[in-house]
Amino acid sequence: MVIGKNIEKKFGDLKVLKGIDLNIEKGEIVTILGASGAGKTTLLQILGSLDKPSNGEVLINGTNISSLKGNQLARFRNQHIGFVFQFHQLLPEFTALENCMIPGLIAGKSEKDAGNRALKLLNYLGLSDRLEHKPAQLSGGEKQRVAVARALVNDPLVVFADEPSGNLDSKNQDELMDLFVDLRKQFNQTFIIVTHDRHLAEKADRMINIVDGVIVDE
Ligand SMILES: Nc1ncnc2c1ncn2[C@@H]1O[C@H](COP(=O)(O)OP(=O)(O)OP(=O)(O)O)[C@@H](O)[C@H]1O
Repeated sequence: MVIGKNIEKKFGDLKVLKGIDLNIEKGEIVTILGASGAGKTTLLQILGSLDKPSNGEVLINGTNISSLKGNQLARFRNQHIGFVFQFHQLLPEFTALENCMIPGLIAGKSEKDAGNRALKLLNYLGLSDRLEHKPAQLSGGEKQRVAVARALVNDPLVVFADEPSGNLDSKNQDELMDLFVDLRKQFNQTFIIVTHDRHLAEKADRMINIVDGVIVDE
């Protein structure tokens, strides 16, 4: 589902990624571990089309995303990739349901279809009594679950998550990781997750350990 070939990334003279090769299957949950500054976020952003590699390429379900540009890239990202960040990034003036619908509307779904899909996901994630709440009225764990529902609304090929539980207490951290495992089981959803936390990382099918821009073990 996600293939990285010899990915390198330089920022000026600083070589952050030094030739990363990986192959992630459909339905796999893969965690990327490593010390601060090892290059985890840089790798995730390149795999998720938010940044370009200096060398190498990324294929998602056979599409070489490194060669897509402008509107083509934006369309591919909107339709096929889901993102969950450390801070939920929900829009404060919209309700949970509206936040969740937005990527569906951008993808060209009707309000009815985007709403139905968002409702189904929010119900599945245990948020049926929070649909009309704005982000400020939700707990940290609830906000992250809305962000997960939003990431899934267009039925993406893969969801990328960068420290998704980094801002949560340990109970909510565990619950969020269990939710990813459950979504994989129910929908065969592929997840690639950056985390510092080995305990959470161990719930994945595979851990990729990055040291100084290279994969040292899997
Ligand atoms: N846009 C940029 N310009 C210059 N240097 C950058 C840029 N983005 C990242 N870096 C550098 O690249 C290195 C890797 O950063 P990255 O954010 O990928 O690490 P990380 O493993 O995710 O760290 P953390 O766990 O602290 O988030 C760091 O030294 C960082 O300062």
